[in-house]
Amino acid sequence: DPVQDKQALLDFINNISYSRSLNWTENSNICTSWTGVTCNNDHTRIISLRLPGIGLLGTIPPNTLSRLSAIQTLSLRSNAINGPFPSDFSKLENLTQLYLQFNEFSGDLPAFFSVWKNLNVIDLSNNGFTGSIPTSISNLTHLSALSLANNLLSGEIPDLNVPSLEKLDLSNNSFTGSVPKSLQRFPVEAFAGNNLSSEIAFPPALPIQPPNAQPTRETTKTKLGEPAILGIAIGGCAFGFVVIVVLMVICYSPKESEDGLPVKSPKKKEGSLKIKRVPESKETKGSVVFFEGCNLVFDLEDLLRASAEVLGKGLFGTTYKAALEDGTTVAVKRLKEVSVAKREFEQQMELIGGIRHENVTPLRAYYYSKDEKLMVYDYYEQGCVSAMFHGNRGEGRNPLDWETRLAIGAARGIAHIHTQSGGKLVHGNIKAANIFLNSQGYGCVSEMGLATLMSQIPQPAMRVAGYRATEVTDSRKATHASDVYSFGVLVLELLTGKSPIHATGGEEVVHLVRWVNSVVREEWTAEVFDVELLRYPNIEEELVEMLQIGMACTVRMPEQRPNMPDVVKMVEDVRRVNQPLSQNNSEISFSTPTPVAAEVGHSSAQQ
Ligand SMILES: Nc1ncnc2c1ncn2[C@@H]1O[C@H](COP(=O)(O)OP(=O)(O)OP(=O)(O)O)[C@@H](O)[C@H]1O
Repeated sequence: DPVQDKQALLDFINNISYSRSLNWTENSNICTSWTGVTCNNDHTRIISLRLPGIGLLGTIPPNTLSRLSAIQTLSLRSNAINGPFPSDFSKLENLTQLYLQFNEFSGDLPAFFSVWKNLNVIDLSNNGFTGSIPTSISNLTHLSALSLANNLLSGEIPDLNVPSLEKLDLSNNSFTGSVPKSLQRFPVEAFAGNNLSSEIAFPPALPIQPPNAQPTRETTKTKLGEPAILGIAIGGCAFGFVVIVVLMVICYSPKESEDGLPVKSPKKKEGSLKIKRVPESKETKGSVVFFEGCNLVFDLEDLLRASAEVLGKGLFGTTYKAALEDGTTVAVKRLKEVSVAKREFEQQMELIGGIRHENVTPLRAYYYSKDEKLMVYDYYEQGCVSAMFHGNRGEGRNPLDWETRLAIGAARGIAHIHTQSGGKLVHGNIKAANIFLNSQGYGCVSEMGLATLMSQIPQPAMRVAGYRATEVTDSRKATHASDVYSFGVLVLELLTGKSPIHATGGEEVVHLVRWVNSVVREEWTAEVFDVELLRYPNIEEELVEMLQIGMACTVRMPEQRPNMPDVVKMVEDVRRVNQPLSQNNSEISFSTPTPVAAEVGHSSAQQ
């Protein structure tokens, strides 16, 4: 451990208040376990500290962070730090990136910029800095991005001759005079919202926008409605009296040319997120809320800068894969049609986010504003079980092992969910697309408890509708018993290799549960199994046991279905009894009907 750096951080954190819990304990290893801290390769110094959005409040205690003399990246974004710019930061001579935006700093900008010879990115936007821009910024020969937007800066903009500068944002201050020649290569938006003279010789091709022109909410809505746009809209967070609060709307549109991106990311990639800022009112104000145990360090700015990819659209919204700049990838679900009030939404998020179980996908953070509701999950590289299902076939796999572990995990996860909120929490949307595999290959259920937040839920696609118990006519009224039914359908899907509702060659629509029951009733049980599974020896008993579980869970009468803890025991027993599995690939034959029809006859009769 870098002992002195560790002490500097402890002195810092013990002398400032903060609201989000941090795992910084004296006995733990600072380089491997402290949130937001990165050390150099030999763990002798801290080179990066990132504490965005952890609710830091007050002034930075002097002689604390300034002792981290090897630090290169310092991010204290989106907190509520106030007071003047810390003068002792002049000792941080190795700084390359400084992010202090969305705080409540006030007073003059430091005059000592020249000490940071390697400084590449400065973002001091959205604070309350006053005074003028120090000319020492001109000495920063590596500077590529500078944002001082949304402050109270005034005076003339100095002729900053910094050829390396690629991104500049000085908008929404009180600068006067004209834009100096050296900066006229930047778009007009970089200077919008100031009192600058209008005789600026911007290249004629640039769209001239009147100062203070901000997109209206109507504009935003129209844009989001356009088919070309794939976007996440995120409201900005800010604290304190400096009323420079933004709602950030991220849009991706290849045709769009406006870009509110303040700094960093000088190179635009296809598919990267673009940010639009619109003034935020009390109503639209929102902030990212993180849950305990979240070791991810990101804030809105990170999300906004992330390159995003649409993973798919579901009943409750669209899910994006967002690659953050620090290499972390998260899945961001943008909810639509949320009808409940903020308080109720937050309560449900707190309930869901508080669940920590190895078979339940953890909700890492959420965001609520009037216009946008987002949920942030870990990203599963392998995709959901539904996507994996076909990829997992063929030679060389352990027959049924995959299916069984998946089912055991999913059952345990659902059973755990059913114990939450005094036994009132229901998953409500069990299906293969909402199940992932955890690191041990066991099922992990995701996206619980969303239906109750929605004003209306569109009819599920036919394929998905087959998971829904017949007694559930409104998805918002799902029950423990209907979760059991959906789980049963999942089991049948795994065993048969068929979708819950599918069309046959003759385009006849087949309901999986009914089909399985009819085949079993006709004593052709072997016919239901996926031919892929039938290639393996010695698993028929296990297959049949699993089939019985699937059928028991999907009986028509909800009160006759087993409860989830019982289902867990049943699925676990299948594996226990039949261990170990043979890896032999010889053919097996079900030439005669198995006794399963008699054993499960009771269930099938009800379908
Ligand atoms: N955390 C995640 N990691 C990786 N892929 C994910 C993650 N969350 C969702 N996906 C995938 O993104 C796609 C879209 O997911 P989404 O949840 O929006 O829709 P859905 O699951 O099909 O429907 P619903 O809204 O009813 O849950 C699905 O293929 C899903 O498996």
